[in-house]
Amino acid sequence: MSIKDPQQDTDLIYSKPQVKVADFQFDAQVVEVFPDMIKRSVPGYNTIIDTIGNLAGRYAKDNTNIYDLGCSLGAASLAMRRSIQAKDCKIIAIDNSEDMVDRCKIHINAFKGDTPCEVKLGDILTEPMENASVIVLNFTLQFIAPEKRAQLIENISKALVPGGLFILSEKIYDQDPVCKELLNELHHDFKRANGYSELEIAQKRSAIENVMKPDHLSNHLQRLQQAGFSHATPWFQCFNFFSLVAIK
Ligand SMILES: Nc1ncnc2c1ncn2[C@@H]1O[C@H](C[S@+](CC[C@H]([NH3+])C(=O)[O-])CC(=O)[O-])[C@@H](O)[C@H]1O
Ligand SMILES: O=C(O)C(=O)Cc1ccccc1
Repeated sequence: MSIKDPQQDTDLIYSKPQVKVADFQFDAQVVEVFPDMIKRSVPGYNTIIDTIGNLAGRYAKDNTNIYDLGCSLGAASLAMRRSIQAKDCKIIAIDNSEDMVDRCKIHINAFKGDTPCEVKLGDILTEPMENASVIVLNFTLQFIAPEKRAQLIENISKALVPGGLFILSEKIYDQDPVCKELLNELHHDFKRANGYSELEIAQKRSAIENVMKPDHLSNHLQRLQQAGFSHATPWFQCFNFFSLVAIK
């Protein structure tokens, strides 16, 4: 007999009507349901996590650091730790939500791995980064103030060793309003198919509109070029969610 409440880990945060929907925060309530929320909200999330693991296995170099910026519960760090064969690497997973970091430490410590992983409470805009062969920004840049994004990408570029890899995943907007609307509709259909109601979709949208500001794909590519990346290519897109790799 199972003693686990099957609803316990299900994202029901926006299932009841709220008089005023507060801005979205990565707090204790979100931590409880985060794996369910992200899987049901972000198309391709599991594929992206698996591919981050694969890429880290290919690009991690001996005696370097691997950064997971805005690590949430550590899914990308765990995938990377499973596949890294390089010697004397260290994974540094950073998040500025105390609730996320506390739970992330539990997740990371629940599995064994040869590569050490430090989980740090910190702001990725000010945490120092150096000697990195892989840096991951998996759906985090969209929560950073737009005017601070270029500096962060430049810091990432500077922290990478030559040939180092940057993985950036984001929600994006299409520049063509008709295409933007279509991708948005397809994303909402994805959420409906995953059991979210119209109310949940609408309330979540108002909760994130002030805190999550996606860019156009061209903004991302331009920033990377400006920051000195020699190569960059999107490797994944499903509706308005995409992931790219850039090589220093
Ligand atoms: N300035 C900041 N400094 C540090 N962390 C920050 C900052 N701003 C936001 N965060 C953190 O960035 C994370 C974004 S979630 C990333 C998913 C994860 N990467 C995953 O692969 O599962 C994306 C999503 O939920 O859509 C949250 O945990 C924030 O606390
Ligand atoms: O839920 C959404 O509509 C999103 O766009 C993605 C998302 C996923 C998890 C937290 C915040 C936003």
